Amino acid sequence: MFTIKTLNAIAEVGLNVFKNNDNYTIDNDAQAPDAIVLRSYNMHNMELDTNVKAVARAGAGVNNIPVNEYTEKGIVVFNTPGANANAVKELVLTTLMASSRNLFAGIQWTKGLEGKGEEVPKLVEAGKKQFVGKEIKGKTLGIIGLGAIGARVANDALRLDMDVIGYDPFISVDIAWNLSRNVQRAMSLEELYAKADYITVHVPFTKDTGGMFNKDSFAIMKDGVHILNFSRGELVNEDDMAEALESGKVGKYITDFPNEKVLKMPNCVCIPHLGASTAESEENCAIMAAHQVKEFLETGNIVNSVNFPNASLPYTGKRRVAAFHQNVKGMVGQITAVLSNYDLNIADMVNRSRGDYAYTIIDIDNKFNGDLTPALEENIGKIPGMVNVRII
Ligand SMILES: NC(=O)c1ccc[n+]([C@@H]2O[C@H](COP(=O)([O-])OP(=O)(O)OC[C@H]3O[C@@H](n4cnc5c(N)ncnc54)[C@H](O)[C@@H]3O)[C@@H](O)[C@H]2O)c1
Ligand SMILES: O=C(O)[C@H](O)COP(=O)(O)O
Repeated sequence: MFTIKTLNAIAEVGLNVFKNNDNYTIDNDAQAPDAIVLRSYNMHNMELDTNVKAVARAGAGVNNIPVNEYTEKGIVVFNTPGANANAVKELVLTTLMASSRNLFAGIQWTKGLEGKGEEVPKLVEAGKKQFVGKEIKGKTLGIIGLGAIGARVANDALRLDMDVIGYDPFISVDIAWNLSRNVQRAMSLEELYAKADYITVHVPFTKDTGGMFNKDSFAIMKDGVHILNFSRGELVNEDDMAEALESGKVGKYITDFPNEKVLKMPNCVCIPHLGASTAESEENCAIMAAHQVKEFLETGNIVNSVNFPNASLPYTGKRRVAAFHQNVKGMVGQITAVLSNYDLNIADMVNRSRGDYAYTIIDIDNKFNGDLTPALEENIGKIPGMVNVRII
């Protein structure tokens, strides 16, 4: 039996992966669940029971999860790459066009005419000149981060007759294959900043990207540039942004991450973190997260982890060792030595590393009684450098 705890509302269709299976209970009050599924809930400073084996983020960003701490404890962290990318792309393009046409300010102003009676049509015609906008056709869109979201935005912005320049020094081969060859490649952020009329950012929040929008980067940008931030608020130095908006250096700031300071900024379009909030995206993320957790709990196979190496062996029902350990020499040999001490033969195995850690799955040929499990877990667990081990 496995217990799943959720920390945010997770789409029912995803929860049904567990609810329709007798081996699972969903208990949001559980103190010692086997796995946790969440969206943006902040897990920093949350005490986790040692029984927790997996944490699945139904979404992309994992900065709400203390990933490094969990790695050291041997807790696998998943996310759901690309599952909400279309939803974000649609909102980026919607707000890019809407803000370029001053639509949000115009709608708000018009609403303020309520009560003016028959004067309204005349006031509308007289007032509309203050909201004259700009067309995006022929303008340059700079995209920082050409991952699941950025690449989709790039391809569709070209279809809207924009020129597109992208910057991503770590672009994946899969994405590169799917990116239109009409997307220009910026060799540096400075090049992108200097050329773009609109900039949209689609990178994770890390120590390298935090505060990347600041007075120095604004200084290189075109006057009146529009900046769209559907990634994380922390990418922007807010004091510098407030100043750049006041002076008109930045024409508009469209953000999915408002706070008190941001709400006070002029020419700022504040959205209540709606990027991934569509029924389709919530379902995609929930289904993907649930399947990844189920696969890991039942077979030890790892797909789409952000901290463990991905590693899978077709599950044949044979007894299996799933061991997470330091990436040092001799680990596999020591695990197999324990198995031979118990006269157990290996049927299949896989070993994958990622940075300082590695993950080994070994299928055991012999049938054995469950009584052997504690001894195997204890003896493999004692190997120096072993983080945790499960006999499945
Ligand atoms: N607003 C929302 O609701 C919402 C929804 C989904 C994702 N997000 C945010 O958007 C981010 C991106 O999501 P995604 O699904 O496209 O992720 P992704 O992992 O598919 O893409 C991220 C891209 O950024 C690139 N990158 C990393 N560091 C970079 C750097 N320093 N400079 C340039 N490129 C860099 C990577 O190479 C990768 O291609 C997430 O990390 C999350 O913070 C927000
Ligand atoms: O990183 C993400 O996937 C987004 O920020 C979506 O967050 P949400 O699931 O809380 O809407």
